[in-house]
Amino acid sequence: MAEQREMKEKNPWHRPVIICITVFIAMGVITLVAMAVVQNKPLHQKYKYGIVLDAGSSHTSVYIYEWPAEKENNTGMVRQTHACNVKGKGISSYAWNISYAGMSLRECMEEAKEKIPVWRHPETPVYLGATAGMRLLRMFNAAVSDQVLSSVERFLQTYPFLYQGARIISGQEEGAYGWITVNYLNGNFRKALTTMGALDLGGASTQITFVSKQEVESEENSMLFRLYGNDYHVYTHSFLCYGKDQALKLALAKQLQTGESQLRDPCFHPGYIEQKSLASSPCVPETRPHDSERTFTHTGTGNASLCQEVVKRIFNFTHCPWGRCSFNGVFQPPVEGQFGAFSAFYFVMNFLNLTSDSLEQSKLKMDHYCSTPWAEIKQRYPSVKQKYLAEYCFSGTYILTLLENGYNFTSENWKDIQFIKKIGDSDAGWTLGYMLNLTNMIPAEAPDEPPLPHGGYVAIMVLFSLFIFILFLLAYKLFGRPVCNANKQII
Ligand SMILES: Nc1ncnc2c1ncn2[C@@H]1O[C@H](COP(=O)(O)OP(=O)(O)O)[C@@H](O)[C@H]1O
Ligand SMILES: [Ca+2]
Repeated sequence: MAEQREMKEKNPWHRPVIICITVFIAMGVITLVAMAVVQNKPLHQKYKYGIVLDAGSSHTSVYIYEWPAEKENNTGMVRQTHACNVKGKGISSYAWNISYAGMSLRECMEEAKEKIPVWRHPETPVYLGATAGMRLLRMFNAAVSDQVLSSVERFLQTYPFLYQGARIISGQEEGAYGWITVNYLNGNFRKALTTMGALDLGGASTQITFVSKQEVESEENSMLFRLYGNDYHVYTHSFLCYGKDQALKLALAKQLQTGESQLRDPCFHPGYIEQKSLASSPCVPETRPHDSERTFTHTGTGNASLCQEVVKRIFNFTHCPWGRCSFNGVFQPPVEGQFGAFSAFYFVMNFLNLTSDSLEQSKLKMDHYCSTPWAEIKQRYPSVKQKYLAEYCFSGTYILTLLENGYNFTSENWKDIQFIKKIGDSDAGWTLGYMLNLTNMIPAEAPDEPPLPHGGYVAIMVLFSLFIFILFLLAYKLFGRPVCNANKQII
């Protein structure tokens, strides 16, 4: 017994003080590793900002984007933090009131000044891109469209941001940047996944953009992007005058061709009656000389199938100089894959509750909706803007016809169209893609990334430290006592 006690006292592992020291060392290792790892993380995320103004035909929106400063070239980092709708109409409507075009942006730009930290103002880029409304104005009167752009330019330059220009973007760019936006936000580039097509419906133009496995026969519809180490052969087309406001003008002009002053229109609700005039525009050229403002009485008859017949007449389906066409002699390969349909595609289909219906169900619902009396519609939706409300029957029918007869979607692939407004926090639209491109934020080649994300690295380090600590304990249990026993045998 006395020998045993002596042995225990000689073995240092049996001393409580040594056990305590071991435990403290192990805990110290764990704390040190954890602290070193946490300390390595950037102190706090510093954000950078960018502003893009979408000067559309119907109105202007100001978008603010932010991204972590040290992750500028990592794709998937940019997100929309704020959107502001400019009051009033689009900048092209200031053609005869030019000095106010810039001033109209004041409220939203003041908001941007408040939202972005002051110390970031001088390095925050501001871009203004104008779309189909300004394209039409330029066709109508190039000098006036230049003056409108100068007015907004002068105004934007009064702000402390880094002004990067105001220009009319091409239809091709509008389509391509919309496609970049939806695929960037869905993380498709980073993961080298198959991409999603983009369908954008505005007031004055509409865009279709998707990756096609088939050859794109016409050069003007073909674009090549190298993003994140992958090549994308993209088909894109923008139809000027086929946004929903200009398409309505085309449909009215077609029906007014007979020269009557009374128009009985199946695309408007029964009981709808308004005095209107149809001003000539580059989309609706004057059919008769000296007849620039045709006034007429517009009455609704509310019949969706007849409305579809009217809408079909604004497309030319017979002329096609290529292997295959969408309409108006424009080449289009067959649609393939998933599509995101945004902007007015979403507003209209969402209002009509058609975002998750089949093509057939949508047509049936449109029959019912269009034949509902105007008085009942107004009563049912008292808070909806009357201009939109009056036009949803036309707009819904136009969308179904454009997608089915124009782009050749079928009952089978209708489910591949997702009507979307936002992806995460960011609106689907061309603006984000535009900024990503101009700031070179999507690299052509994939940058090298650390093998582990930061969280995984911390977890592994802590687990390893724990593992070492447990090994210490085990070693004590296994080797502490056997040493005594061995000594006993020798004795
Ligand atoms: N809540 C809504 N309901 C229906 N249509 C809407 C709604 N909000 C916006 N719109 C329509 O969306 C379209 C937006 O087009 P816009 O971007 O201004 O033109 P473009 O892209 O052709 O230059 C317009 O036709 C506008 O009337
Ligand atoms: Ca638009």
